[in-house]
Amino acid sequence: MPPDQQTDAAAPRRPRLTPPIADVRRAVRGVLPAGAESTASPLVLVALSGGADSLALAAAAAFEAPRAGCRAGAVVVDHGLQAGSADIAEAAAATARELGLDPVLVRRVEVASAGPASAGGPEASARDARYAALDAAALETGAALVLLGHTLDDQAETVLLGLARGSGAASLSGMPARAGRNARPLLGIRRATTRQACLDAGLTPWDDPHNLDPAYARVRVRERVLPVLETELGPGIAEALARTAEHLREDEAAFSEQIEEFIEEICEPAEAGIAISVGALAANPAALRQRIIRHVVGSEFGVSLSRAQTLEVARLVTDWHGQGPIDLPGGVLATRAGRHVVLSTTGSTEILPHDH
Ligand SMILES: Nc1ncnc2c1ncn2[C@@H]1O[C@H](COP(=O)(O)OP(=O)(O)OP(=O)(O)O)[C@@H](O)[C@H]1O
Repeated sequence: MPPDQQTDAAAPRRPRLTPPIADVRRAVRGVLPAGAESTASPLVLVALSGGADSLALAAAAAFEAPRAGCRAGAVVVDHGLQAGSADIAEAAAATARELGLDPVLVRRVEVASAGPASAGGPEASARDARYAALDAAALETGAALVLLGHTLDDQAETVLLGLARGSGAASLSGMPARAGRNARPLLGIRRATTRQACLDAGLTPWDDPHNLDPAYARVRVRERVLPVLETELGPGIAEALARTAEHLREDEAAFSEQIEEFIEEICEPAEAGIAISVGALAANPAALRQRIIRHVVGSEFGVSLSRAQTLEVARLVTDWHGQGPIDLPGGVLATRAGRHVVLSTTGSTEILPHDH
């Protein structure tokens, strides 16, 4: 093949040297906290759905935790979204107990009233309710870590879904390996490996029917899109997409750090908000200007702006003809006031002294 037609994805796969469960165990070993000699050993909780990924994770944690001087428990969340969900959750919990995990908690959540993500449909609500329940379980048990079973395939699918939506680098950087006490040790492991690890260990994973329902874009990506890409671009395409996520995540982290420092210099406190210097925004390239605006709104008000909203605020810098305040989500108003763009929840444009 001519060099210009070669792709990273076409790189030959290395032959498998270790059994699948050994790969999963090694990945889990890499994130376990150091066990304490004198005080109680740290607890890690596996977020267990009963599917192949989290089941392999649970088996590996049960094996590795005692060797690392830790304890491993599990939390199963029952979303109550399908008939028999309580039985499915109980079956997963029973398997966790058989594996020797302790404690094993089952938490029932109410998805319909699950807060702000309800607008994103039952899946988004279920996910939010699940993370809240996992957090609560970790607090209750004093767990140092919550292990999630997302795999390299999940990461690759997330990148493709982001590309299909036209997302920016932050979304394309996929899921982080570590966020607070949540850890995703299997992001470097293929889904086929976790399934084989379960089968080798005599464990029968539960197959969520949602994971086969082509009504979901993620299922179509998994079942139809990735196989075509593997055939056409090489068997390493999932790894390549996951690597892209990693590169972007590193860039994003570096960028965010620099932007935070820069923002300190160019922002001033305002009544019920914050003011950004128009001069500083105008002096920077459009891409940086947009990042600053998104970052300030995100960190100050916890609101995530769409690209269109960000561009609208950016026009207050470059294309302002006396137009009034812009309504943003979360009740935030963006107003051009002289040499500042003021973001506030009241529409006030009063700028406060720095030590306020
Ligand atoms: N009902 C649940 N209870 C506890 N944890 C869950 C539950 N559903 C998902 N998780 C956690 O979130 C991770 C990702 O979930 P997702 O729904 O994306 O995949 P999944 O197909 O359910 O994964 P798995 O094969 O582990 O079941 C799971 O691996 C697991 O750690």
